[in-house]
Amino acid sequence: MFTYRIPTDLVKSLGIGFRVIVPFGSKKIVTGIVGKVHQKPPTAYDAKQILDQLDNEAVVNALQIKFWDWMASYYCCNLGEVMNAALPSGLKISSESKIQLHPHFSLEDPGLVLDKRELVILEALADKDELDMQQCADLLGVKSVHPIIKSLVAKEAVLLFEQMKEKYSPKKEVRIRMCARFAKDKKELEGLFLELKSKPKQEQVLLKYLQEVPIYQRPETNGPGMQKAGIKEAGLSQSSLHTLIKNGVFEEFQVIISRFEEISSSDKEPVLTTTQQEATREIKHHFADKQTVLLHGITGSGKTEIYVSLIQEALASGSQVLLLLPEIALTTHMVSRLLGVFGSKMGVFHSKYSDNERVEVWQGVLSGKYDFVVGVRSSLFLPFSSLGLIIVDEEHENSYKQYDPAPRFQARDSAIMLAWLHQAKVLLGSATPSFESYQNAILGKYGLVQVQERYGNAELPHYLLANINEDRRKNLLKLDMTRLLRERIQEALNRQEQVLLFQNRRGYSPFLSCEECGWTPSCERCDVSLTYHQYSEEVRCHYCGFKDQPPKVCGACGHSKISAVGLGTERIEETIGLLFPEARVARMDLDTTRSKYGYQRILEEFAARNIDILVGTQMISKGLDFDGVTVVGVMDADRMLYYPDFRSGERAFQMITQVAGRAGRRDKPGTVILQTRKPDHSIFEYILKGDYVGFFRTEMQERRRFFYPPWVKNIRITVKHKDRGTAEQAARLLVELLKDIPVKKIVLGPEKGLIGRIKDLHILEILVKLERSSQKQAVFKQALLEKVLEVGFEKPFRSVRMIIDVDPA
Ligand SMILES: Nc1ncnc2c1ncn2[C@@H]1O[C@H](COP(=O)(O)OP(=O)(O)OP(=O)(O)O)[C@@H](O)[C@H]1O
Ligand SMILES: [Zn+2]
Repeated sequence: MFTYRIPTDLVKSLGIGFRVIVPFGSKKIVTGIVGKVHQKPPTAYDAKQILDQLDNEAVVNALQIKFWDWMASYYCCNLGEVMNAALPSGLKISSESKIQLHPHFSLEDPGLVLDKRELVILEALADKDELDMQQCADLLGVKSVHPIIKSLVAKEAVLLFEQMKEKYSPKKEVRIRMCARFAKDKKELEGLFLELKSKPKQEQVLLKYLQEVPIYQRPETNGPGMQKAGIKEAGLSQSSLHTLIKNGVFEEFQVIISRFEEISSSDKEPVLTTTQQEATREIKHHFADKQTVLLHGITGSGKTEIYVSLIQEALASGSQVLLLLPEIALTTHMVSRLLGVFGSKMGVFHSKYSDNERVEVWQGVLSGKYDFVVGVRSSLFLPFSSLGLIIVDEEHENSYKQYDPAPRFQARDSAIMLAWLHQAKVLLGSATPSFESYQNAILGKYGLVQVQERYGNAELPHYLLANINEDRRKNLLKLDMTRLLRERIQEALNRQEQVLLFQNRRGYSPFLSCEECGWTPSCERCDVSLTYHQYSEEVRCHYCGFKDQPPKVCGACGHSKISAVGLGTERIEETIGLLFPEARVARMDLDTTRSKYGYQRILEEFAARNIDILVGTQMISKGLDFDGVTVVGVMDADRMLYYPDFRSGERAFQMITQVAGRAGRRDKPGTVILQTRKPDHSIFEYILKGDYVGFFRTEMQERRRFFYPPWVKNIRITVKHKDRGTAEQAARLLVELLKDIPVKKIVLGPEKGLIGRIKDLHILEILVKLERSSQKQAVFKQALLEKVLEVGFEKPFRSVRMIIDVDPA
């Protein structure tokens, strides 16, 4: 947060939430938001002047600023970082900005008044496509171009963007309308009909047009006309249409349409089952005296329908609604179901959207076009003014936590804060709630509503354990598949049902290893072994993106037999091809879904039954709802259990239950085969019985004993430096300073991070455990920030990075 002087000419017009352009550093200009107007000059520096104001109204409302403030202080970051995450860059002008012509812009627009300099820019844009700030300055021979750019933006003549991917490429639609000669004169039109008597195909086109566009009753409808494709869709002759266009009856034109298709809501009102009705009633009952309710509904219980009815009710009462979904769930059937009900009233805020698409949703919320938004965690930052309900679906998902960059916020927790600011309600939904939320429910902080029944009498799948070691001993293991799993897959294929195979590791195999000495190729910049990707014939570092050709000989002993060890999705896909040559196999992981619609395409193919077996990472564990899946195989259930993290049990339970929940969602029962080397592990008892509560209780006892969340609050401080010794010294100094803070706590570390080095930076971690009192936490965080600064001031530690992560995932 920085203080600037308000120039006298802006004193009257400027207010909180307005965007301003300010100098920053020696040469840069950036966009800022007015957070506070006060009289206190800063002591550490001379306040510079605000250069200009960008809007005549606030783009950010007071509630948003309060929310940002809370986020900055809770997650120990600065307000600027929150603002950067919150504002789409299309709303910011900085020295890095570029401009392009606004797609709606036309020089012929009679209402447009342009000055000379503006014209220069627009003409340059007509043949250059884009200009950066420096180019604009050169063209005009002036130093500061922002007033001109600002005016052009205000006149909707240009658009701002920062990176190529954000450049706005408008979606166009071809339409037709009747030429004025016929549209304005009934006589001419009657004449036309007579003429077309002998040309029935053309006549049909004309009739279709008049049916769609009733120009007799409402002449104004001819302006927008109809979609050209509508003629073809009606089964009418394209060539007749073209003849009519050639003969001057119709004209063709293009319009820019919103990139969010105008989907009209079908009138599919949810008809809740008795169980769902009961759950809805209970939720509302709890809302009477609790802000937050946890809906614990098993997989396939129809949580979506419950959401729909609550959303409708909230919207009807005039408030705004936000539904948060984990990243990947945004393209599933759930969104299409919601679009079916809410149509174009609903905004979708996708993380793969370009910045300009985000601006469109932002503006839609401001203008009241979207009272209801479905979106990923960053949709919390949209300019809502009167939220009544926030729903967090799959609330246990750890992708709700942002790792990098700051603000490192947990969207579920932040949603609860946002709702509190709006005096809104929060519904958390999950089949496998996070322990945090479940504990809050048990303690009575949240209302708790359970749905234990699948929709439509579908049953929960049946689990079977397949013992990998035993099969190996008996020589029954084929290419990492137990006999049980192979048989069940074969049976499903015979019945023409579908199979999901889950392995939470992409690539071909985790690593290559020398058969002689055990050497494995590792990343030069990170302390991790490289993952082998067979398809692209390379080894890759999943931490820094480093790629290389697979080594031909061992880097240690020179031996030339190097083999792939372990299982990745790519290798499983290959195995399936060998074992079930007749089956149609596809793979869904980060590597096959990088493109914007990659994920959706695979799901569509799967839904259309063009895929028999889908192999995938956790991407296949969420929200998928297909009738054909009767067998789910978990290739290596142990892998998740032995991850060195106190949450590994909770995660494994969630992941297995969720992926299992994709099976048997209709009339055909489902089977889940868990391949394991440790069939006696206690977690399987709970999973097999679907006993979430039992598992929760045992795990929570353990966590209490070892002071783990949710009994305590964790803050992790990561210290990074390219020199290991420097990182260590800085971390040790910080630990000493932290011990002085007069708040009860446990400080652990510094310890080498789980991965000791990433991108040439050595990583040390300090873990602080605090009591759950929010007041004490606030005191500690304040002091922590000061101590971090203190360490950073020490000369040898100037270039040490210290990253604070509150409630790390
Ligand atoms: N009242 C209802 N009327 C018609 N169909 C319903 C109803 N309730 C649920 N369904 C259908 O049952 C299926 C499961 O519902 P849904 O996907 O909402 O479950 P869920 O609780 O979100 O499950 P999961 O946690 O596994 O994602 C969907 O195909 C849904 O359309
Ligand atoms: Zn690396």
